[in-house]
Amino acid sequence: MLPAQAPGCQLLACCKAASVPETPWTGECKARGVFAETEIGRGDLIETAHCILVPRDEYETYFRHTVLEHYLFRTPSGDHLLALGAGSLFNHSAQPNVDYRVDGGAVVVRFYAARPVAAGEELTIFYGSKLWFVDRNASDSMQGHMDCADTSLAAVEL
Ligand SMILES: C[S@@+](CC[C@H](N)C(=O)[O-])C[C@H]1O[C@@H](n2cnc3c(N)ncnc32)[C@H](O)[C@@H]1O
Repeated sequence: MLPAQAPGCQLLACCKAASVPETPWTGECKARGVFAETEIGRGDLIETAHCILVPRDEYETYFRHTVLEHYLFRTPSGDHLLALGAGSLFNHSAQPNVDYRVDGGAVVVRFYAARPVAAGEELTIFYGSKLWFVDRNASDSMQGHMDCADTSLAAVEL
């Protein structure tokens, strides 16, 4: 039988079905989120998400016109990364408790706790100031259009 996790790897978070309503204005069939399984210290590495590299030309021709646009992280070189596993399931908050770094060379996105997090808390990242959905955590969010170049995770460059 395979071990649940690799030796030396501490599991801090897992993705699970979140108790949030569906978001019909985005066409999501199931609204999921990432939640802390345990207390997490500020600066702790929560997740290293391995990714599929989407070259710039494929992004421009295909991906940016699809729902995957909302799941892509832009690299400094203009390529994009599609995070696998929990890396694609962090929801947005204007007061996020998770910071992230896109590493195009290693083809990973690393997620770090921006502050101490309690067990059970939802782990959120900041998508940017222009949102294409109504932020369920805020009343003053802006709504953009899906085909606007800076309304996606891809617009976030840290
Ligand atoms: C990267 S996905 C996050 C995972 C997504 N909840 C899922 O289950 O696939 C981005 C999408 O999640 C939804 N989302 C993320 N943060 C949200 C928020 N604060 N309020 C409402 N919907 C949110 C939006 O539909 C957005 O297009």
